[in-house]
Amino acid sequence: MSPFRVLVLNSGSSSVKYQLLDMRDRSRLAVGLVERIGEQTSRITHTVPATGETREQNGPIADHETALKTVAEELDRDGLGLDSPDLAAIGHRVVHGGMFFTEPTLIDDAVITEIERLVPVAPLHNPANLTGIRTAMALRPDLPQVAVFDTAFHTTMPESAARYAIDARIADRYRVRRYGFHGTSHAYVSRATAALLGKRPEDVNVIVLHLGNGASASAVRGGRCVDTSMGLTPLEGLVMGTRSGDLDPAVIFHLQRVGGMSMDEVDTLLNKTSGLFGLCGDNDMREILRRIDEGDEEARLAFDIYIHRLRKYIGAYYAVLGRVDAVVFTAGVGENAAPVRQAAIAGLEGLGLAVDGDLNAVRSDEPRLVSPASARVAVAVVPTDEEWEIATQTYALIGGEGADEKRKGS
Ligand SMILES: Nc1ncnc2c1ncn2[C@@H]1O[C@H](COP(=O)(O)OP(=O)(O)O)[C@@H](O)[C@H]1O
Ligand SMILES: CC(=O)OP(=O)(O)O
Ligand SMILES: [Mg+2]
Repeated sequence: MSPFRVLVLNSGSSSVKYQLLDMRDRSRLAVGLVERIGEQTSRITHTVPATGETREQNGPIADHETALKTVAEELDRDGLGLDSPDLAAIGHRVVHGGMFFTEPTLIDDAVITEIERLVPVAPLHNPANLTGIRTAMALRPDLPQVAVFDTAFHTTMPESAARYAIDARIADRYRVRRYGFHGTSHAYVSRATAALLGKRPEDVNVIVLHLGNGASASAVRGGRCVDTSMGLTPLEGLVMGTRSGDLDPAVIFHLQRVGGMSMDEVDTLLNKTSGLFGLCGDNDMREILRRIDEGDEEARLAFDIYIHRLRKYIGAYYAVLGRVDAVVFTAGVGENAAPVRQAAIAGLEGLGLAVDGDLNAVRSDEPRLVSPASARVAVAVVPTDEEWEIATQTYALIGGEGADEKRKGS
């Protein structure tokens, strides 16, 4: 039998999420997370869904290379090691693919060089993605390794949405334009939302709100992205865990000229110590909601700023799309934080949008509607599955058996 497993690596700046899938039935053989890489308190959590067994290991994991070796050891313990002849390919999430990569791509030296060239526009993400790729290639040099880009789904944006209103020659020379990110999630979730509505992706217009640590909104018309909130880098748009999202670019000049800050200091400020964290000292929405319950004013204001920005994007993308069939919430905050969904939609009955309190309070891993049956526009919660989507695209690229069947949500 030809090899039928795909390992997916989603390497972040301080974490690696991974899944091993059996592509014959798209079942998960192993799912895991390595957290706090580079700290003393690193942790790997490894789950085998078939048996429900979860193993946790605590202790320092110095870097991404060590993290991936630990992942390989964990897989080995279940007889699912990287040396298995059943492994068909390794799929990697790569955040920035620029204008160059519009499709999943087989990784070779030229692809690595191009991903490296894009590091300045994804400084938190592309270096980690590259380490994941290099380590996996060293462990299995014979195996196809595939890059699936966050930016790919957004390459359908019209120029009117993708361009900034700056001198066009300067923009072209330095490739300054809006690329957008989380595209694998926006693609998967918009398709799954169409399925939830019992329609074809071509027939629905959807606003997707991907609210995780990084957060972005997108407007998807008939299965194609027409606008998204992140830009040249994953800094633009919504308020995020540690990123500011939109601001007047003159804030940067002001902090340098008047505040005496260096370029690097401003970069760190806006990417790492702003957003919810900068506003109230916490970037975990669970903690913020808990503090609000205790009457904490600082947490309340951070929440209100987060929601205000989100509502502006819902309104903007409503106007971009003209007709909207669904507004859908996804990722850690979107899937789990009912108060965020409630506050984002409150008072929008005029747009045909409403949330049913009881439905919104339900906790579930399944795609579901949270709007009342009478609502003109559906409001939905659809858990994202970037790893599943990356595995599917990876397997299709290498021509895996039965790869074209079963595209979830289509
Ligand atoms: N039960 C919950 N209630 C509110 N927020 C939650 C809950 N569970 C997770 N989150 C939020 O989800 C965020 C992580 O989302 P996730 O999509 O995993 O992010 P990323 O992929 O960017 O690391 C956390 O920062 C946390 O605030
Ligand atoms: C692009 C981006 O922001 O990704 P993440 O949410 O994983 O940080
Ligand atoms: Mg994420």
